[in-house]
Amino acid sequence: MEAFQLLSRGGAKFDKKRFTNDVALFKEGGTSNSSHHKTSAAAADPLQTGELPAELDFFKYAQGGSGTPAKRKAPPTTVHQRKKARLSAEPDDDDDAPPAASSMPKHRVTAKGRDVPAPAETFEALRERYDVSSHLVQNLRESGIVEPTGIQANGIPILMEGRDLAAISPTGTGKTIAYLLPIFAALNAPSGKDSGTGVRAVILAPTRELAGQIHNECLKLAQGRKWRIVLFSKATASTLADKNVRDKVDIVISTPLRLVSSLQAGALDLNNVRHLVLDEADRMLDAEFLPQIQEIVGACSRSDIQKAVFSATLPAGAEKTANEMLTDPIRIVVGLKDTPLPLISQTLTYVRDDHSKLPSLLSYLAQPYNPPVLIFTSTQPRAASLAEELVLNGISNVDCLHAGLSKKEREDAVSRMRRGESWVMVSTEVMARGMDFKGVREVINYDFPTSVQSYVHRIGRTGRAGREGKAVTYFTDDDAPFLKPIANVLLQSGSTVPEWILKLPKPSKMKRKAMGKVKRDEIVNSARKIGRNDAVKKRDMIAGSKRRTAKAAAGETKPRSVRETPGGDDSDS
Ligand SMILES: Nc1ncnc2c1ncn2[C@@H]1O[C@H](COP(=O)(O)OP(=O)(O)OP(=O)(O)O)[C@@H](O)[C@H]1O
Repeated sequence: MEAFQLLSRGGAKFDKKRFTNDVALFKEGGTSNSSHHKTSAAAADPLQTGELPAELDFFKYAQGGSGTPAKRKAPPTTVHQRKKARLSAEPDDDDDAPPAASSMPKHRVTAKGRDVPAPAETFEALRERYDVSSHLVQNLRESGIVEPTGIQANGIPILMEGRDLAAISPTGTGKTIAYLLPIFAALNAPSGKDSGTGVRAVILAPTRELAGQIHNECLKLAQGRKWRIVLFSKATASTLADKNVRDKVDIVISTPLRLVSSLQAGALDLNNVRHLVLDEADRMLDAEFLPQIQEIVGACSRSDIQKAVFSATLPAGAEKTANEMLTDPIRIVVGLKDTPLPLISQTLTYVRDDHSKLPSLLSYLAQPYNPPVLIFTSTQPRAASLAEELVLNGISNVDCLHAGLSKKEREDAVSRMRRGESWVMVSTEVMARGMDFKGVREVINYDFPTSVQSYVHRIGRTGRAGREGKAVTYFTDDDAPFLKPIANVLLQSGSTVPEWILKLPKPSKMKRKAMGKVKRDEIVNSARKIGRNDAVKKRDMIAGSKRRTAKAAAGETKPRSVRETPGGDDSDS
C-alpha cells in the first residue's frame, strides 16, 4: 500500500511561468454559473487574493516530490475548458472554509403527523422560540452556517418540541446539524449533578468514517464548553469500561456493532439516554444492522427518550420498521423522496462489457476533468485493482478506500481526501453514504449501483451544500435489466434519459433484487487477467512437474502404499 501511495502521488510540478495565461485566467475571478453560489463565492473567493484556489493548484501537493513526473492533462486552453475550469474554481473546498451558507436551494417540504410545529426560518427565530443558547448559534456562525436549510428550518422545531421524527431530505442538505443542534440545545450544558449519570445522547452511523465525521461536527458545536463527546472505538470503549469515566459522558457516536459489543460485555449502560438518532436510517434498519439496532433501542430504557431517524432515502419497508420504533412521530420530506438534487447533472454511459470500462475511464481522465473525482466499484478487490490500473496508466494522486484496509489506512485516505490531496478516489459502498467532501466535483459509477438507494447516496457525494456536481454511471449489457429504475431517478430529478431506455420494461421485483448481484471479475483489466491466468497456469505446471519428480523419487525409496497428502505445495488455497 505504501508503494502504491508513493507511486500514486506522482512528482509533478506546476510550471506557473509556462502557464502564465491560465494562471491569469484564474486570477480574473471565478464566476460560478449558478446564481445561488454568488454571495458566498464573492466572500471567500481565493481567486481575488491572486492565488490559485487550492483545488485548482493541483501541483502544490507534489512540491518537492521526487520520482517520475506524472503524466498530466494540460491546463485548460479552449474556451470550453476554461469555462469548465472556472466552474471548478468555486471557493471553500477545504474543510475549514465556510460552506455556501445562505445559498442552499429551497425545496418543497411536506409534513405528516399530529401538531406539526411551524418551521423557523432563521437561527435567531429558533433561539428566541426555544431559548437555544446564543453560544450554539455563534458556534454555527463560526462554521459559516448562518441560515437554516429546509431540513433544519423544519426539523429542528420538531425535535426541540420533544417529538420523535422521521426525516427525509436530499444528500448534502445539512441533516447532521438538523439533529445535532437540538441535542446540544436540549442537553443544555455538559453533564452535571442534575443530569443523572451516564451517556445522555447516542448517534449511530453505518461506517467508522461517517461516525468520525459526525464526531467532528459535534466538536464544532461544542466549542467553548466542556462537553464530553466520545467517538466509540476499540480504544475509547475500553476507557469507558470504567464506570466513573462513562458516567460523565454526554454524547456517544458509534457504529452499531461497536456499541453492541460493549453493551454485551457489560461495559456500557444506556439507561440515561434521552436522545437516540439513527443517521442513514434505511441502512441502519436493513437486515444486517437491524438486530443490533433493536438491542441498542432495548437498552435505552428511559421512557421519555426521543428517537429520530434521518436519511436521504427511506423505502417503504424501512419506514415501516422505523415507525414501529418511533412514538407518535412526525414525518417530514424535503423535496421529492429518493430523488437527487437537480444540482447534480447525471448521465448514463453505455460500455459494451466490463472490460471496456477501463479504456473508457482512462480516455475520460485523459481529458481535462474536475478533481477530485470519486469512483465507485462494487467490491474491494475491484477498487484496489482499478486504483492500481489508474496509477500504472499515469494518473496522478490516485487513492483507494475500502473496508478491507486497516483502520490507519482508512483514516489516512480520508485525511488525504479532506486535504485535497486525492484527485481520484476509488472506493466501494463504504464511501457511498454521508461522507461530506465538499470539493467532490464528479462521481463516476464504474460499477452499476446495487439499488436505487445506493445510486442516490453515491451520486450525493457531489453537489453538496448548494454546489453543482456531475455524476456518470457506466452500464453494460449485464446491467441493462436494472437500468429502468435508475433512469426514472434521473428523469425525476430533471436529467435527460435516452428514449430507448425509457421504453425498457419495468424489471420485476425479483430482478430488482438481483441488481446488486451482477458477477464481475476481481481484476478490472482483462489483459492483466490473461497475464495472471498464464502465470497461475505456469506455476501450477511447474509445481505439478516438481511433484511428479518427487513422487517418482519417493517411489524409489518408499513402499507403494504411502500416499501423497492432498493439497500439497501447489495448493492454491
Ligand atoms: N445551514 C447551512 N448552511 C450552509 N451549509 C450548511 C448548512 N448546514 C449544513 N451545511 C453544510 O452542508 C454540508 C452537508 O451537510 P451534511 O453532511 O449534514 O448533509 P446530509 O444532508 O447529512 O447529507 P448525506 O445525506 O449525504 O448524509 C456540510 O458541509 C455542512 O457543513
